[in-house]
Amino acid sequence: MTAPGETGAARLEVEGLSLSFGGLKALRGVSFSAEPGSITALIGPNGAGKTSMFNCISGFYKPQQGSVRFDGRDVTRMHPPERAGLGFARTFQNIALFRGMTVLDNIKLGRHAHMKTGLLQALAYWGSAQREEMELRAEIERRIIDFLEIDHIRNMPVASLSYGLQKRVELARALAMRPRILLLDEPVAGMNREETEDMARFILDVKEEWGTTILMVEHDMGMVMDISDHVVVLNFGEVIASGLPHEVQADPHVTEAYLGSGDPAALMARLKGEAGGKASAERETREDVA
Ligand SMILES: Nc1ncnc2c1ncn2[C@@H]1O[C@H](COP(=O)(O)OP(=O)(O)OP(=O)(O)O)[C@@H](O)[C@H]1O
Repeated sequence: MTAPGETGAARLEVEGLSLSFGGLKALRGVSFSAEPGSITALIGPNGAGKTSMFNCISGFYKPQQGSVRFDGRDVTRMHPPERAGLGFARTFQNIALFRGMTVLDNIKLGRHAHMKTGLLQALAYWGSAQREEMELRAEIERRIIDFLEIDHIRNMPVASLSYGLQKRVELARALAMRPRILLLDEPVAGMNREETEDMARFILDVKEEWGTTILMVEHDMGMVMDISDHVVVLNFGEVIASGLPHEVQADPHVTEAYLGSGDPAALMARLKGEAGGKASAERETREDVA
C-alpha cells in the first residue's frame, strides 16, 4: 500500500483566476504556484480573498475566469471528489470531524476514499474486503497514528479531545487520503502557543518525510514565517507580494496593506498580538459552548 507522498507530490498552478459574488470582485486575476514538496502560505488582511482562493482550488467555488492546474492537468471545472481522486486533501478552518466517532474511525473515513472494494463487492467478496480492511488498519496504525503521536487517543471519541488534538486528528484524516497536495485552512487558528508549535512541527515533518506539496491559509504570521518556503500575499483580491518569508515581511506593500504604513517591525508586533488575541477569543467561545 502507498503512504502519503509515495504517489509523488505535484505542482499546483493558479493562472489569472477571477471570482465575483454579484458585483463584488473577490479575486482579480490571481496567479501563483505551489511547488512540489514545498510549503506555500497564502496570507493577507481580512477580506483579502484567501478563503475564496482556497475554495476555488479545492473545487467548492467555480471561478469566472482563469485556471487551476495540478500536475499539468486542468482541474478548474472538476468537482471536489474528482480532485480528491487526483490527490487533493484538505482540512477546514472549523474542524470537520464526526465528534461522536472515535479517532480511528474518523481517520478511516479519509482512507476509505481509496479502498478498491465497494460495499456490494464487500458483501459478495467478504474475504477480500476483510483483507483490505486489515491492511488498511495496519497502514493507518503504523504510518499516520504513530507519525502524529496520537496512539494514546485512537479509541477515544473526538468530542472528548482537546482542541489541539482534534486539529491533529483532522490532519491525520487528510493524510489518510494519501494526498499529493495538502490544503490547510488556518491549521493553527484558535491554538495556544504549545499546540501551535506542535502543529507547525507536524506540518514540516509531513513535507520532509513524505515530500507532500502543502498550501496553507494562515493568520499566525510567526508560524507562517517559520515554516513556509514561499509566501503569497493577497489584498483586495490581488497578489501584492510573493517570495521568500523574509522578502515578503520586508515588503512595504505588505506592511501598507496590513497597517496602512510601511514599518515591518510594527507589522510583526501587531500580527503576533492579533494571532494571540484570536486564539484566546476562539478558546473562550469554545469553552462557553462546552
Ligand atoms: N459567499 C460569499 N458571498 C458574497 N461575498 C463573499 C462570499 N465569500 C466571500 N465574500 C466576499 O469576498 C471577499 C473576500 O472574502 P474571503 O472570505 O475570501 O477573504 P479572506 O481573505 O478569506 O478573509 P478572512 O481572513 O477574514 O477569512 C470579501 O469581501 C467577502 O465579503
